Amino acid sequence: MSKPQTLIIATKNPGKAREFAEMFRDYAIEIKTLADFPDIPEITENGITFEENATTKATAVVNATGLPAIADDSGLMVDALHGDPGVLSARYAGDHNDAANNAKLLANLGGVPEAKRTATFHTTLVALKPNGQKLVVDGELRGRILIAPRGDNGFGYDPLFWSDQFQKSLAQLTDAQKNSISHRGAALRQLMPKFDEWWDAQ
Ligand SMILES: O=P(O)(O)OP(=O)(O)OP(=O)(O)OC[C@H]1O[C@@H](n2cnc3c(O)ncnc32)[C@H](O)[C@@H]1O
Ligand SMILES: [Mg+2]
Repeated sequence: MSKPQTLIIATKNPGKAREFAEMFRDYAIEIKTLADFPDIPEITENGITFEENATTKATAVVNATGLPAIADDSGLMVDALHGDPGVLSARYAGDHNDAANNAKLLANLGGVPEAKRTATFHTTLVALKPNGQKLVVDGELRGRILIAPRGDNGFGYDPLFWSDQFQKSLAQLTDAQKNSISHRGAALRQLMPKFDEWWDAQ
């Protein structure tokens, strides 16, 4: 049996889409995203867990297209903020605006010393086929929140997230470097060994 010809990454976030494309580069799979399906209506992410939201996104896309899809729901959990912004990371400052979200995060961490600025990036991926078969995997990355942004790559909170391993912010890494340590990369590495069996199963 062959791999899927077309797999939809159920995201509107071009930064995520680029990271998925890099991870699937050596696979004989055509990768599409929601940008290729402008008629699919806005998907409401009102779940209280990452898995709920990822399932909502994957289900909406599979139902609309009849094609297999992978959805990513992810977020940043800051220890000093009791896990905020968490599942609400995209809309922390109201609407989906990276600069405003980062400004709010810095303000809420005002006065918190470096050693206490620890945080976790989390991703839950849901892979769903039209026949209902579903895979769920997670990935996480630990790091620290900087006191000012550094770097121009990536998206979201990347300029504020310090990697001890690279001694750089995630926004100072290439896509390949970020994927090698990131929550999304870790989740994809969990997914890949199960991927062929998931596709081939009837
Ligand atoms: O729902 P889709 O369309 O996939 O795109 P999104 O940007 O809305 O994504 P989420 O709903 O999963 O929200 C997660 C938010 O968490 C942040 N985030 C997630 N992964 C990140 C990463 O790798 N680097 C920086 N910020 C990230 C970023 O602000 C995202 O907007
Ligand atoms: Mg979203």
